[in-house]
Amino acid sequence: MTLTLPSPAAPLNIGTRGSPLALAQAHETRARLMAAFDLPEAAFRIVVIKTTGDRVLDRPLKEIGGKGLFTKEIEEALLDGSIDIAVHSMKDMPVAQPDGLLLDTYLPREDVRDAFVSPHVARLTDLPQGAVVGSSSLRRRAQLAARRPDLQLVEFRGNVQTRMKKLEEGVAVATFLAMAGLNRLGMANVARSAIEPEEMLPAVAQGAIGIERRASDSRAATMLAAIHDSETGQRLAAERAYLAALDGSCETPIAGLATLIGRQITLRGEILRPDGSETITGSVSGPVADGAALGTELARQLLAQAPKGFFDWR
Ligand SMILES: NCc1[nH]cc(CCC(=O)O)c1CC(=O)O
Repeated sequence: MTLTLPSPAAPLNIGTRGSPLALAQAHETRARLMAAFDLPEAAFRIVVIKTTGDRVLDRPLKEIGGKGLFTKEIEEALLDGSIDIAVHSMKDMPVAQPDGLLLDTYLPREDVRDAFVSPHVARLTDLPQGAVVGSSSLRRRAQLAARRPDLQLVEFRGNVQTRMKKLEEGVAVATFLAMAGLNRLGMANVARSAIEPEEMLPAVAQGAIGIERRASDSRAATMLAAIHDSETGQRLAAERAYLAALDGSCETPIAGLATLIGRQITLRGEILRPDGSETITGSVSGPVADGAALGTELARQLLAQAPKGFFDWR
């Protein structure tokens, strides 16, 4: 079915970061909008915006600090009208948006699992004693330290190509990436194996693309409503309420994943000390409509189990 737009108008400006993954996500969004409204490519303009997170490549993300490292400049462009919608990896998004902006449109979620990447070793469980592994993700580092205290962790940043080169140079024997990113880049072959959530619970919102808009823009609202995936929306409502109640971001060791079976939602969560010395896990289930409340409830349960000082690293 083809939908009709409220009025013919200027091209819709789609804001995105310039990384290969961000561009692939912007192109996917454009393709879905073109199909939903039977529009030509010329009805859209992809506008690349450089963020602080893209600019500073020589330091671990947590050191640069602050929420919205990859979003601030893009949200400013939305607010000043230089773009109309912005495409984001939801994993990188703060739980609240600035006044005047809405982030309530989600594309169908990709694979939520982490990928195990190594030229030498097939699976996480096959890593030899004391192996050096690279990751800049606080969550992955904490989870690895908890499960495999023998491993040596080194910082690893940069795009997929940079990381593969580091592995070839022997800086580390393995690293980790999101399966979703590899799939979207057509690089699924880079993954030696997928790590099941039971082995390593993914980041909140991993694999989900979200699209942000001005609350006052009715054309954007109409267009985005046509490509929204409600199941992804329900899962993210639970996961992001959990994250919000933990007062966390992707820069803290927090994992969480919601799954749907019929009208029932199950949310699993894990919080860790950054050195992996302590792990607290839990899960809650209930009707899909209660997703956000379940997220808050799971956060409350985990926080109640956290010994004094658990969050002192913040
Ligand atoms: N923090 C970086 C980031 N943000 C989203 C993805 C991958 C795509 C996704 O999870 O949707 C990645 C890279 C990675 O973890 O491999």
